[in-house]
Amino acid sequence: MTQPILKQARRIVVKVGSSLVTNQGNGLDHEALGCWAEQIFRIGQMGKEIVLVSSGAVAEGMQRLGWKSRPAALYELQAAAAVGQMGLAQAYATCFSAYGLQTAQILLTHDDLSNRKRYLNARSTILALLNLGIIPIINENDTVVFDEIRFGDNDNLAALVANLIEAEVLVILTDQAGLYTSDPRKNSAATLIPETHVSDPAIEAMAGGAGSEIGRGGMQSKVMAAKRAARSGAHTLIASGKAQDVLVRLARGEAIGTCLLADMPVRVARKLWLADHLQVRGSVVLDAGAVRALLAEGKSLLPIGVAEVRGHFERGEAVSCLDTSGREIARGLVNYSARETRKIMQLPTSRIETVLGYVDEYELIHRNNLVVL
Ligand SMILES: Nc1ncnc2c1ncn2[C@@H]1O[C@H](COP(=O)(O)OP(=O)(O)O)[C@@H](O)[C@H]1O
Ligand SMILES: N[C@@H](CCC(=O)OP(=O)(O)O)C(=O)O
Repeated sequence: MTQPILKQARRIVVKVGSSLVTNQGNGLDHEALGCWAEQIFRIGQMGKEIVLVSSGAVAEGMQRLGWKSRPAALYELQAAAAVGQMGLAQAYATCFSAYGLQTAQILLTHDDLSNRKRYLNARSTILALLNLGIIPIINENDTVVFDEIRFGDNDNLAALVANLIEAEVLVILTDQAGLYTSDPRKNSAATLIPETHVSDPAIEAMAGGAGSEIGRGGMQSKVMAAKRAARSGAHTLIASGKAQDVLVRLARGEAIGTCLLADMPVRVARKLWLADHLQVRGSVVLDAGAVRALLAEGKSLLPIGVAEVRGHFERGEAVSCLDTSGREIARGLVNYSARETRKIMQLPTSRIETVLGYVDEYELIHRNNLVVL
């Protein structure tokens, strides 16, 4: 019996692949986009927060430019993506507005998520949009990336977005019913895997490359994306985007497609990820109240609890939190630079704007970005 992971999840990332958003490569399949908008609206009504990662810019751009075959030159592909992204954003805005939902366009590169400052900015923007009830629609920023800084495929991008916002589930919709024991286009005896763990060594061998002209990564990139998503504790569901009401049925707990389970829950995985990735740049000494708030109450660190700032750090970098005896009690990603922190320390959050002229965040270190040692 497979687990109803989407039913239990509150925050999810849904990825729809090239093979689904385009009409056999001829522009966008507006009817399909409308179906996802309707389903996302319905699962939103069930209390879930949804971020959509959608491909389709190149296909729509080619249609708008009247190009019959995919160009080989990178600059032409980028030009097509730039033209097509307009249509993709427009099409989603129209489809979602039928349900009273607003959409926002977010274009990301790999660099944006490996740079701590931009990572925090991307995270804050997406979380702010979710709080406002807006559907963020994400694609790769094809204009500024090539070769080594490309995500390469949107499966990978969607997994990084799941890490970024601590989604509990990544849903990858594609043109197959899920992960099969081998590529079903090539082997008619292949059977569907209903559920396994991402750490199952057999799954990589089962997954092959893209089976169509339009898709790029194939099942291989979906399995890799599931492994990446699992690093922050997100489970992955791979299912057919063509199955009737697929998202709604998954959200009701129906077992459809393939479920690739992460080995640890979001909260634990996030802490491990943070502990692994933190290279400490400076430190803040906390007063007794802040030490208690972090250790005993699991709260975020507010500027008011900081007694002293040591060293130099920028927004998004890692700092040590010390108690008054100099013992390190926690580490986390800081929302303000050392210079800014010196100005706002010992002040209530209501004073941040008056002192700095802006508010990046009310917490100095949010508890989700903090590891207590
Ligand atoms: N083990 C497998 N199970 C299912 N599909 C597979 C497998 N191995 C390779 N594939 C191929 O992966 C394709 C889906 O990937 P892709 O074309 O990149 O889709 P998308 O555009 O949705 O990302 C399928 O059409 C299928 O031919
Ligand atoms: N960013 C590009 C392509 C991304 C892409 O093809 O990814 P995938 O859907 O994983 O095959 C686009 O919007 O056309």
